[in-house]
Amino acid sequence: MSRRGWRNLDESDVRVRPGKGTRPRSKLRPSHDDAEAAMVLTVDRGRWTCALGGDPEREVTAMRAREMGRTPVVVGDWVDLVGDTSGKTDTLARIVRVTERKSVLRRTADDTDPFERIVVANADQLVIVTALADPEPRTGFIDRCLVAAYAGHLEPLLCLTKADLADPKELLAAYADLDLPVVVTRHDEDPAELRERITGRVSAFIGHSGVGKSTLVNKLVPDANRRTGAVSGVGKGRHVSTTALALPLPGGDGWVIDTPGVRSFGLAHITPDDLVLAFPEFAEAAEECQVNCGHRGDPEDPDCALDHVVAEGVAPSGRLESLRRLLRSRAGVEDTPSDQDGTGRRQGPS
Ligand SMILES: Nc1nc2c(ncn2[C@@H]2O[C@H](COP(=O)(O)OP(=O)(O)OP(=O)(O)O)[C@@H](O)[C@H]2O)c(=O)[nH]1
Ligand SMILES: [Zn+2]
Repeated sequence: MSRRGWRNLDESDVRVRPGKGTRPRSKLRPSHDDAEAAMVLTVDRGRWTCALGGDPEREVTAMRAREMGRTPVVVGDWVDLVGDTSGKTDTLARIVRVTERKSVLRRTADDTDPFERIVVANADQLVIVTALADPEPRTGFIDRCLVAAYAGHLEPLLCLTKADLADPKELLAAYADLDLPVVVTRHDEDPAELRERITGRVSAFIGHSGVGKSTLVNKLVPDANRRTGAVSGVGKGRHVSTTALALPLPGGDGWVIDTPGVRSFGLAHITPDDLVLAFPEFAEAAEECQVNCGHRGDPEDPDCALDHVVAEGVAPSGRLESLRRLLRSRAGVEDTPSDQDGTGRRQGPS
């Protein structure tokens, strides 16, 4: 990743202001040695629901400590909590720190919010849920998910649903050169392979409305519906917030993070070099390119050194073509309005 890239991963570098008034002058900030680590499960109107020690049975509601200012705290973040961490009704702990993130999934700015934001932190993988039919698969959406995953340091996993309606062969051909793990599911079969791939890991699930994401999540997390209601505090109604929601897998063996509100990804901050780094066989050659090479080859970047890698037989041409298709999807237009409609006007969970 480029110089800019890694720095961007962490939006939480709080500027420490000297304490005013009654705060101790000897320290800029209290050290909170007694703080307890917790994972953020969901966020709703200034309240963060956290799992103490990552234990889904020990839920605590917290607010952001004043000293944190407006430091972003997102689902999947590991935070330090102080104050009342009993988790009893009407108690509130305070978040005093956010641990450095190992991965980030960003969404773009939208009409109501002009800033690009991180929606999920620390997910190990991004499960891109796409139906093989009804609705028709869109490679443009998959490609943009892949770019977001590679650049944000999540491993992508393509999950093709509704295999009872169409054959995955054609779609798989488009991704054959990416070394992309794929699972194929259908509602009348147990998603055993998917379950195996998400066990022990934190997996963010993304997909257009109607692709069968909730059907899957309900199979993987048997009490997903109950948790959805409980966490958002709307009783048996659906989770109304636009934030992601972390659901524990049975036995505490991993997490599914459902991302209901993500319409499109923030790719604007990603440089071509960020993406090339996710393709190790091309990373070295990219350093021989001109500083602002977009690595797209002819005609845009005719002197791109990535072509040498293929010419020398180090990597197959299909691999470079796949990388270049992703580079174009990064550089290309944002999702069109009709595409956005398909991705999720719905604000509920899945
Ligand atoms: N034929 C077929 N239909 C499926 C399959 N999985 C889900 N469906 C149907 O597809 C529709 C959408 O499924 P959901 O699980 O609600 O999809 P979702 O992606 O969560 O969509 P939203 O709830 O709109 O976000 C439902 O009518 C399901 O019954 C499948 O494997 N095969
Ligand atoms: Zn190049």
